[in-house]
Amino acid sequence: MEKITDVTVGPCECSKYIKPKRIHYKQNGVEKIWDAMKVHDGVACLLFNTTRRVFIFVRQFRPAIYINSVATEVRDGVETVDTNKYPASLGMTIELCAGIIDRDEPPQNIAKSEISEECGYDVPLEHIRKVTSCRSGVGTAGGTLHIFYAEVTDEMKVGPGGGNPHEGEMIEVVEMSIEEGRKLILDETVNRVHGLLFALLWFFENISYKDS
Ligand SMILES: Nc1ncnc2c1ncn2[C@@H]1O[C@H](COP(=O)(O)OP(=O)(O)O[C@H]2O[C@H](CO)[C@@H](O)[C@H](O)[C@H]2O)[C@@H](O)[C@H]1O
Repeated sequence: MEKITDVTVGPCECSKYIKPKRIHYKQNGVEKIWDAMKVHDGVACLLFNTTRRVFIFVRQFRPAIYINSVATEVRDGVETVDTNKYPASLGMTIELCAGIIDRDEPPQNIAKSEISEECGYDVPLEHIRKVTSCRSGVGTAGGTLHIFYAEVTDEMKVGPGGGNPHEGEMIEVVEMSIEEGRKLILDETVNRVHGLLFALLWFFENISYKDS
């Protein structure tokens, strides 16, 4: 998964995922502009396997994280990244199982599909508990992220996970013990996003994991 080569960067003229906009407005009569993106809302789910008392996360290469971690250079008129100098590991993340809401279905149903696709668990809908919703990326993309928590068991494991092959997803399912999850909250050597940090803190505050 970590062999990333031939990285070039170009303009994003027409995307079904993000729509860059320049917003002009007046605030208390003062003219302002802001550059922002219209994005899909999303779901993310903290998964805890009660059979083996492990968290289930996903590890994947995130181009947006990679490109914000490297310097680019123009070669033959093309903006390029030297992948020998900047390894793919710079763009690898540990995340909650997550996905975008790109169809007209309740967020909980989308979470159920993502849990199946990315992690291989068939979780009954009623096991997927809403934690809260929050905003992501206030500066550039202000979408809503719906955060869930679900306890799964080994019996619910019906497939390998790994993401939807038709979408070219390459996702590694990562299991971590409770203590490893606790350490992950402040482990700056790993690329993590705030949803993961929040969900873990929520878990330690709200779930009686000591006797589960
Ligand atoms: N910007 C993009 N450019 C190109 N292809 C794209 C894309 N966004 C999605 N895709 C394509 O759509 C597929 C499905 O994406 P998912 O719904 O699984 O969301 P993802 O896990 O990427 O997280 C997403 O949703 C979660 C929850 O909102 C966010 O945290 C996370 O940033 C977001 O990528 C991806 O594999 C990819 O093929």
